[in-house]
Amino acid sequence: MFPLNFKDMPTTASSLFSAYASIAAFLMLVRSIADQLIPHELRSYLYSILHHFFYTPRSSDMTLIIDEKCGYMSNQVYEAAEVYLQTKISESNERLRVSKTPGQKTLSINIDRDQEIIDFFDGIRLKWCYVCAEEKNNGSGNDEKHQFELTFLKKHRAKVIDSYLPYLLARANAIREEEKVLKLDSQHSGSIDLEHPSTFDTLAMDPELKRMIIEDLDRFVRRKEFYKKVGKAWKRGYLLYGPPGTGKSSLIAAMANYLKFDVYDLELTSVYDNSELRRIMLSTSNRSILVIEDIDCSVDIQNRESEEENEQSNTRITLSGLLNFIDGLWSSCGDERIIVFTTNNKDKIDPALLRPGRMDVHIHMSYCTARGFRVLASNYLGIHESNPHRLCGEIEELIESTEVSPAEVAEELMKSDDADVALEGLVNFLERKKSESGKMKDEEANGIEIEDTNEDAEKKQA
Ligand SMILES: Nc1ncnc2c1ncn2[C@@H]1O[C@H](COP(=O)(O)OP(=O)(O)OP(=O)(O)O)[C@@H](O)[C@H]1O
Ligand SMILES: [Mg+2]
Repeated sequence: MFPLNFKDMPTTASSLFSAYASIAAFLMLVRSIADQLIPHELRSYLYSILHHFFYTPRSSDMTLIIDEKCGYMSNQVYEAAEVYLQTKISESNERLRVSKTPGQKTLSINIDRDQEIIDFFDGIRLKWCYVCAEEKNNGSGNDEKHQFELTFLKKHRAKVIDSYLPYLLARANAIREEEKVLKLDSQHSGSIDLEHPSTFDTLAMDPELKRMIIEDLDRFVRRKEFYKKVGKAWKRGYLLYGPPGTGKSSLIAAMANYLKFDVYDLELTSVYDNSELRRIMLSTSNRSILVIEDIDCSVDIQNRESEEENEQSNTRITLSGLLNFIDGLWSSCGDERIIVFTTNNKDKIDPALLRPGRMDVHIHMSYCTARGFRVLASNYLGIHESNPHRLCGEIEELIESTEVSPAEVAEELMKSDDADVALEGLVNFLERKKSESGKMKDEEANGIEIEDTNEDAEKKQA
């Protein structure tokens, strides 16, 4: 655009052209005189100023760059844009990326690199572009860097940042809720969809205990404001303990399915050092359950001296390092986080983990009880309490006096579709088991302990 003032000039095409020609001729004359009279350095300096003044396009647009990652953490604006823009794809987009994971109900369709999407918000025109660039990483090879560029008129900057982006985040959340597929992540397999069918209905455990866990989860999710008010990170820790096959992993899946939270399965034994642990943990998202199974076997916590050494060299993860990280940075940089530790042996785990305020809820998963058996009989054979099978009474008595896990009972029940055959098999199995072990049933009561420091704080607040 030529910024001279043509206001007073005649407006026919030929007069415009002749005006332009005479200005150009005049500029050329000025330039040749300047070439002769002005020293070279000063000349190029003056030209650069003139060039800047007359030829640099004065853009009225501005662009926001939305990177996929903020350091190690994912960028929520980027993730929201990915979800939101799927709903804005138009016929003008000629290259699209299509994917579908096994549990996903519908196809995911995203724009390919350098494709643009136009969106409108309150009369503002917004142009989105998806950009990929290769980036050198300090190890081997190149990483792909993904980002969205959002371009709009500069004058709308405040509105875009204060209203459009929050709207984008909220819309993306709503879309995700509609078609939520829970994710199961682990540091090796990446992210896979969680399709564990376990729910609180199919879990064989004491109904009272089940109710208490559901209430605890509900209360946790409801209390955003409360956590903020008392200055606590919005997280909750559960310790599940009990013998193998009693449903600890199934309970975690039931919790995830109930809350619609993603599950992040952290295998400590294969995490190389504290910095890798940090990277993995910071990449977990809000509304997720971080699971560390078999905590007693995962970290060598017996030798405190070596732990100190390790901490100094920072080469191996330590339980105290892990716990401090969970209490500190990890929980303060996210919301609605649940962490679950499991163990087969509560006595073997480090007292640091049991310290009050660390794991808020301790849940004992016990051997199968009569009530647990009723749930399993209903799940596997469709036998309901209102219409029990003739063998149910005998089985319940045997179960109450034998240490048998729900997993073992479930396995027997799966052996036949015919209830008579399956239940007779179960009776034989229980009798065999009882005579083999001769052990008494687990003395410890099936139970839940809630070490709720927040509860007290809440009472005080009230
Ligand atoms: N309480 C239960 N209710 C319903 N099914 C159960 C229960 N416990 C175990 N099962 C059945 O047994 C299988 C194994 O259970 P699960 O993996 O949950 O046990 P676990 O306590 O995590 O065992 P481990 O200590 O070996 O990890 C489950 O897939 C499920 O089918
Ligand atoms: Mg398990």
